[in-house]
Amino acid sequence: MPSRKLSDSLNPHHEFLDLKSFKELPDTHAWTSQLDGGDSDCGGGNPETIPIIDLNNDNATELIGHACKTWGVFQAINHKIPQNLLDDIELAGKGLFSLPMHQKLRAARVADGVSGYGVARISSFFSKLMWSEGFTIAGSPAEHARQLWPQDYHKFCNTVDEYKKAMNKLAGRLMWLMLGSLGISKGEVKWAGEFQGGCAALQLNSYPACPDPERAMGLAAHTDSTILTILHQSNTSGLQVLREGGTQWSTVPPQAGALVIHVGDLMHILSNGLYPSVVHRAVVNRSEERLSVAYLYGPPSSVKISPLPKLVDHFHPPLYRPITWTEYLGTKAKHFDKALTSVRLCAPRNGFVDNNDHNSVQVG
Ligand SMILES: C=C1C[C@]23C[C@H]1CC[C@H]2[C@@]12CCC[C@@](C)(C(=O)O1)[C@H]2[C@@H]3C(=O)O
Ligand SMILES: O=C(O)CCC(=O)C(=O)O
Ligand SMILES: [Fe+2]
Repeated sequence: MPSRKLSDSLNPHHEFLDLKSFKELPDTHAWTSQLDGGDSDCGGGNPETIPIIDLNNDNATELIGHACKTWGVFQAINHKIPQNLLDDIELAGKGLFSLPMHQKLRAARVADGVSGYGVARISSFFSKLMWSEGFTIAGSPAEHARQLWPQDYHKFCNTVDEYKKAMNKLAGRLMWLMLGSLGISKGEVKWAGEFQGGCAALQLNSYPACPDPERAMGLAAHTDSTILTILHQSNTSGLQVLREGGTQWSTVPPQAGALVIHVGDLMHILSNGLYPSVVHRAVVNRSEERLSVAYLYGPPSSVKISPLPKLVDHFHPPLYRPITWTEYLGTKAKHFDKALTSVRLCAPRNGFVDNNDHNSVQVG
């Protein structure tokens, strides 16, 4: 089939995507604990749990501030996203990933592209492949959807558009809540006006059941290059986070209707290092396929992100230079877990609390 040949030559890993066809873990997907970095599991003792925050709570701002500072992640409830929209996007993802491989490859992401079907973008930084497949939507999903479902692509597009619209509103609200918890109001942010609607990418992830889950990796440890990420996970656990400064992975248990909110690298920069961007990964299991949908929220391309002036003074010099989202995504694509360090202005000193030094103990 010509389309298969074309996409294979553009992405040499596509031949490994048909994970359901493997009865045993192939060597190409067998990770060792050294590769992965950190303790492999939190075991049964998950001593502290990721905060669950009711957005209707009168103290939501303070609770969010505390969660962002100590974890860089929390679960949000009462977020006003209708359950049927969460169900619809999950079904849309399931439908997509259950298509035959040759059909999915028609919508394959090209080498330097952002949108489309394929292996995790960060795969190139690892010698082993991940036990997952992904579909990224930046901008309109129409072209790829038409390649996947030539007859009937409208339904998928409508669901994606509706989901993105609802998520955009929630993401804006969460961003101002996070900044509010740092004592920053809209009036104090010079780019506030440009943020009528932020920019975003939608990432659908599928983690098929795996014959040898202990040696496989669904999605390797990383931070998101966003202001914040809103993650919907299906009712199967797999998401794990590293607590700020910690070495043990904590599982984020799926909770019906709750959305997982990650602090991203750009929020870390805005907060001048006060909020860590959370290191997270996805593990897989033997019996169930898992699906997740990440709404990756960032600023419009013209906005330069830098530590907020109110958080900078003689004793707290700016830790990062100004950078646009586009520029940062390029830096991340090149330097991966060293991206934040590469835009850093001051080297951390002894005794200096840096809420992102944990990045350096990660993946590498
Ligand atoms: C807007 C974004 C953010 C991207 C790149 C681009 C589109 C796809 C996003 C992800 C999604 C999966 C994890 C990640 C690490 C990846 O490999 O692709 C993310 C990455 C980032 O946060 O850097
Ligand atoms: O599948 C998950 O739970 C994590 C997905 C993720 O981290 C991402 O898409 O950036
Ligand atoms: Fe992520």
